[in-house]
Amino acid sequence: MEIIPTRFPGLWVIQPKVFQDHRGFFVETYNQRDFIAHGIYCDFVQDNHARSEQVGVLRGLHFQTPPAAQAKLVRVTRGSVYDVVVDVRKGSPTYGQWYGEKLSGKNFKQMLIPKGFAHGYVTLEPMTEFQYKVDGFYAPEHDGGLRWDDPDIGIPWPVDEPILSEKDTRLPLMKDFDSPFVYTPY
Ligand SMILES: Cc1cn([C@H]2C[C@H](O)[C@@H](COP(=O)(O)OP(=O)(O)O[C@H]3O[C@@H](C)C(=O)[C@@H](O)[C@H]3O)O2)c(=O)[nH]c1=O
Repeated sequence: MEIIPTRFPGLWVIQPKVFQDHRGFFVETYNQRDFIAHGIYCDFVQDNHARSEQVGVLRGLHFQTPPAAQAKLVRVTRGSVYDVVVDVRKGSPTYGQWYGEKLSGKNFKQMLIPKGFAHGYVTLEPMTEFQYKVDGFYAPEHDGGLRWDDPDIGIPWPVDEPILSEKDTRLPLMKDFDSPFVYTPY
């Protein structure tokens, strides 16, 4: 698998090697040894799977606050999404900036999102299946997030009127948010 750095410290794009044959394909979706070779240490404790039935379902921008912060290894196993993260680590050279990638069941691409990033995605196809590993347990009392359409972040989502959860319509804007995350250089 290729583990590709981004200009955001701690954020990686993963491109697994896909073995195709007459039966279908085989792919390693996570390999701890390859991660450690790149200095990436994650102790994943929970796997999540979300199906979004319609095009234009937008989930985000989410994080869990310390001490329940989570790193996430995200991928799509069917359909496709535009996946976006926003760096909310105080003192980070890329604080407040966003990064996006198309993830799909066809391109097998993944993102390794470190603690201190808000994360969200919008579906580009019906019946999209989104699967991810996290290195911290679900802790709803530490639920946090930012508004998907915050003008100060300025994410060019490919939909104008997404389908949102009620919770996601009430998230704060970056300007009203005092981040509890602090950047520690890698
Ligand atoms: C995230 C999560 C939710 N749930 C439950 C709570 C709720 O009743 C139901 C749906 O939860 P949500 O509306 O928060 O699901 P969703 O909007 O899909 O939340 C997810 O969005 C993406 C963008 C992320 O980055 C994830 O970390 C997570 O925040 O599932 C768990 O039991 N465990 C979990 O780990």
